[in-house]
Amino acid sequence: MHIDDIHNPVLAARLQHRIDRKTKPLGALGRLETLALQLGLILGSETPQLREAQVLVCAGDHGLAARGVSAYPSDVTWQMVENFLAGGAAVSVLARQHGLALTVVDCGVRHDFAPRPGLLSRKLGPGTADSAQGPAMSAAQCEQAIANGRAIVAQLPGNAVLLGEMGIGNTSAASLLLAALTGHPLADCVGAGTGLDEAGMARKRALLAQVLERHAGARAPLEALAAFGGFEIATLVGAVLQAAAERRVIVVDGFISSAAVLVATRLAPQVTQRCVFSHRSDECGHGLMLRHLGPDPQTPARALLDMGLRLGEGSGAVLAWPLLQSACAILAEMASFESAGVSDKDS
Ligand SMILES: O=C(O)c1ccc[n+]([C@@H]2O[C@H](COP(=O)([O-])O)[C@@H](O)[C@H]2O)c1
Ligand SMILES: Cc1cc2nc[nH]c2cc1C
Repeated sequence: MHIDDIHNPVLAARLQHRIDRKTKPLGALGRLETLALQLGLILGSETPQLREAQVLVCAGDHGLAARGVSAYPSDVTWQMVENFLAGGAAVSVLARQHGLALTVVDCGVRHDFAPRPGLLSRKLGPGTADSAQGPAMSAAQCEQAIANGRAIVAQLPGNAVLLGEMGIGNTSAASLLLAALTGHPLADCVGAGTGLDEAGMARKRALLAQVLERHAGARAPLEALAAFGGFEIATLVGAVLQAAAERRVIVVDGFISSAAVLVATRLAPQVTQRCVFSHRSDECGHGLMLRHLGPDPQTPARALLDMGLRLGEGSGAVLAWPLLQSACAILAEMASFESAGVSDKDS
């Protein structure tokens, strides 16, 4: 799939000049400056404006979860979807705080939700199949989930999406995708998820090693995605691809959302140019994942925040949102040495 290169050297030079002429020592706004440059390039403007940003939380259940790979039971997935919609989850509170619209997508949760505003149903089944026994989803389901993610984003207003997920067991799927697509040893890709103890971690590692081995032939991006799941990750892959194709700003949450970006970059490498990685998750493997998500193979992606978060559901993306707003405000409103009559260092 082709997604164009957003790097425009003329605009990049203009943006850098604009940033450098602001009333501050050169480079003194640190990574806010890099962020401003990136947002300017994505939105194609020296004064980019974020409009009608949308939080999209994709939810799905995982067959593998029945094998004890999570500290919490699968029912938490549907219960948390109810909590998102009732406004009581972390992401609900933070989205409300920042005035961001929140949409939850049922990509395949084992529960019948009453239809209501803020909930989209794109159910592909009552959760993925157990990847220890066969592929988590069929190739057709995988394709459908990606198409769903694309169609959902295509219908959203605005020019920025903040992507999160919910799915008990989905750190297992994300770890398997990381190992399968990068070739890193599985042990470096597996973490405690919702908080497994040492015995739980030993069980998770042993099981995931078997699952990885069982699907040893699935190393191409779509094959790996179908083998390991889940429906919510595949839907996010579609969301990322569509948002990138439309040059929306993509604010990526934690480990699982990043796994969706990893799959998407294997289909269209320029995707990462549009991605802002909101935070470095405490989940073991996220640092490694970020190394594969930089703007080019030599440069690792750097997340904005490092606060020990490991929640998912888009909470980290929403927490980082004011930094993106600040980067745009600096470009638009901060005075330059010339406009404010401040002496520069060489004058
Ligand atoms: O995004 C992260 O970095 C992250 C790290 C650990 C856990 N989670 C959340 O916890 C759930 C997955 O954890 P687990 O242990 O059930 O695989 C799922 O609902 C995720 O949203 C999320
Ligand atoms: C309570 C709870 C909330 C979550 N939000 C995202 N993943 C989650 C996992 C659990 C267990």
